[in-house]
Amino acid sequence: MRPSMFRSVQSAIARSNASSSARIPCRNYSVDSGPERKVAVLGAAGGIGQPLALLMKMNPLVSKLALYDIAGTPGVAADVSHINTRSEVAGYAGEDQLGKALEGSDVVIIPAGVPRKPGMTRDDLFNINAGIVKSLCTAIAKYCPNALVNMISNPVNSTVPIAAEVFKKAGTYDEKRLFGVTTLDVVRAKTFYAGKANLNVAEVNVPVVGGHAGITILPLFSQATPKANFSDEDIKALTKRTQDGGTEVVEAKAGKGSATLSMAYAGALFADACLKGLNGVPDVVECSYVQSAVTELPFFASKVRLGKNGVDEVLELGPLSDYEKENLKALKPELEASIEKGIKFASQS
Ligand SMILES: NC(=O)C1=CN([C@@H]2O[C@H](COP(=O)(O)OP(=O)(O)OC[C@H]3O[C@@H](n4cnc5c(N)ncnc54)[C@H](O)[C@@H]3O)[C@@H](O)[C@H]2O)C=CC1
Ligand SMILES: O=C([O-])CC(=O)C(=O)O
Repeated sequence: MRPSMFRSVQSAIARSNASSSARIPCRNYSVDSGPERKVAVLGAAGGIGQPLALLMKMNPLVSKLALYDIAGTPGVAADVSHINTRSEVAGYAGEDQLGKALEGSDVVIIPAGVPRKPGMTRDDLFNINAGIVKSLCTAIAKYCPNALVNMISNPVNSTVPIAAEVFKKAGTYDEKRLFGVTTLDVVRAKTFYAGKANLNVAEVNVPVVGGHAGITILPLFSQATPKANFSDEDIKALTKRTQDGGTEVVEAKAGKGSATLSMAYAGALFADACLKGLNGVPDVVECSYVQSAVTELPFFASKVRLGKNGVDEVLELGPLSDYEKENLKALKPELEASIEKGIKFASQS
């Protein structure tokens, strides 16, 4: 957990302990927690959805937490709702409850859809997940068109363009409000870099740009801080491990899905950043896959400054090493094809 997020969770817990030891019923966590904010999680009964629901319940910036899935959410919601933190929790199951789950949401997080099994690429999930994302985004356009959408469902390189097309068709598209969640790539890059350099991981920063699949994931270790003295071979190995991080987990889980716990952590970090931006906290910068003009591709992950309306500024890539320049060139055709595939699906179906 980032120190600031950890501090807010700690202070929520401290307030809760103080109130219970004094035996005074106290629900007033909103004093320094900011305005009312509703967060909806779609796919909340799944491998990512459940721990993400837990982490969002721990976040004092959230006042209402809506947990939606096709089934299983009443149980998850009842469980999580007993935690004595600020947010009120409600579970919604089945399509006829989707509207209620979404209404009034400030942030919608989407980890709905099937995960990979060993031997599959993220693109192999397209046929099932594209339809799921399309129907969920159609509902978002209807029930909470102003929400910030955090897309986790894979293949992110295509599901974000699908969402954009659905919102365009509905007349609600605002490029500032649509995000592909690539935070797990940053989390991994930081962990692997700090481990190799023997640095305190809490102090490490590594931007990761491009997309969220294989070679489209481009960690910029030349911009990593603090600086470490790595050979070209070390940088290549760190880059490859970051690009293959998802596959490493898929293989270790041996048929039982992909990253769920680290993804829930990453998703909670990114949603927290979105909420802070909405609440006017200055200088909230995270990498995310957004509509972009930093390259010739219409969607691209890079550092993004988050503000009261979502994306405040998409930051330039900054200086790249020769190795990163080569990798950037190599990733573009694959990323472009994934974007086109998403757009074509959304416009034809
Ligand atoms: N962006 C990223 O970095 C990452 C993305 N993922 C992706 O996240 C997705 C979810 O992964 P897991 O949670 O492990 O899968 P899971 O199968 O454990 O959970 C998915 C949940 O989605 C629900 N669902 C299916 N159709 C739905 C619909 N129409 N509406 C609402 N909910 C629906 C299922 O009932 C299930 O509870 C996968 O596509 C996976 O590839 C996973 C890890 C990292
Ligand atoms: O690898 C997968 O299928 C899930 C994912 O996106 C990740 O862990 O980065």
